[in-house]
Amino acid sequence: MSSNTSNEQVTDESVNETDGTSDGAIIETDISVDRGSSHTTGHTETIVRAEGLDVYYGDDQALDNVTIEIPEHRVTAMIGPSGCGKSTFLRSINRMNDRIPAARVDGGLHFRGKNVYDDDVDPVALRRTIGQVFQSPNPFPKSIYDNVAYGLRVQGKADGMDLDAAVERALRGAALWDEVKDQLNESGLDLSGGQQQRLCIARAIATDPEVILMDEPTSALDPVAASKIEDLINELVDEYTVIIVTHNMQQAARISDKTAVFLTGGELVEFDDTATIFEDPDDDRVENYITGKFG
Ligand SMILES: Nc1ncnc2c1ncn2[C@@H]1O[C@H](COP(=O)(O)OP(=O)(O)OP(=O)(O)O)[C@@H](O)[C@H]1O
Repeated sequence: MSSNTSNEQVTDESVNETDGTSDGAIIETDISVDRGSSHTTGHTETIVRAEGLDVYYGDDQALDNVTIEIPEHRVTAMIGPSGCGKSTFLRSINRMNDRIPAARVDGGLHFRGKNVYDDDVDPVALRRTIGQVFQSPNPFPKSIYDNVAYGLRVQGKADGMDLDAAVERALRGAALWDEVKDQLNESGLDLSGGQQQRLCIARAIATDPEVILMDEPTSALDPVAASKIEDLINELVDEYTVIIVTHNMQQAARISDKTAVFLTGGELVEFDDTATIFEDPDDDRVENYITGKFG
C-alpha cells in the first residue's frame, strides 16, 4: 500500500497549521441544549472504542486510562480546559500521534473492533477511513476542483470514475456546491475562511471516510461562517460519524449528541448524552467546569 497518499500530505500540512492559539473557553452558567435533530434517538453501534488508553509525550502523561465508546452516526464533542488532552485523544484515533516522535500510546483504541495500533494496520489507510478537519482552513494552493479531486487521484481512484460527479457530490455534501459551481477552476485560497473550511470538509469526504475528526473547526471563523459549519455537521452525521473538539461549550451543547468531558491530567471524567452533561452531570467537577467555577 502506498505510504504517501493525499491524507498523508493533508495531515503534514495541517499539522503545521494547527499550532495557532485557541479561541479560549467560553464558559457560561446558562447553556441550553438544543439539538433540533432526529439523530439523537435509537440504538447505534459503537464505531470507536478506547480502553485504558494512555498517551505520553516523553515522560509527561497527556491521557490517563481513557475508556469510552463513541457511537456511529452521531456527533460526539470533546470538551475540557486547555491542555487536558482533547486534541491528543483525537489524534490517537487516526494515529496522527505517530507523527510526534515523543508520543507513546498504551492501551486499546479500536475502530469497529480492530485495534488501530495493531502491527497490521496501515496508518495511511486508517486516515482515509478516519478523516480530519483542522482548526485553520488549509486548502491546497490548487483549484477548488483539484482540492476535492486530489485524494481520489492520489489513491488511484480517479481513473475509471466520473470524477466530475465525485467532486460535485463532495461539494454538495459540504454545502458548498451552489456557491462555487461556476468557479471550480479558481484557487481554493481565494474563498472566504468559512468557504475554505467547507472546502476542507469536501476534501475530507471525497474519499468516503466513515469518521470525520474535527479539531476546533470553527474557532478561526466568524459567527456566520461558524453557524454554517454547525448546520453542516448536523447534516454530515446522516452519512458519517463526527467527533469534534471544541472550546465552545455552547457549540458542544448545540451540535453534539454525546459529550466527553476531559479534565486536567488527561482524565476522561464523564461521558454521556449531551443534555445530561449540561443539565445533570454526575461528577461535581464537571458541574463546576460547566458552570465556570473552574477551567
Ligand atoms: N507535540 C507535543 N509534544 C509534547 N507535549 C505535547 C504535545 N502536544 C500536546 N502536548 C501536551 O499534552 C498535553 C495535552 O495537550 P492537548 O493539546 O492534547 O490538550 P488540549 O486539551 O487539546 O488543549 P487545548 O484545548 O489547549 O488545545 C498538554 O500538557 C500538552 O502540553
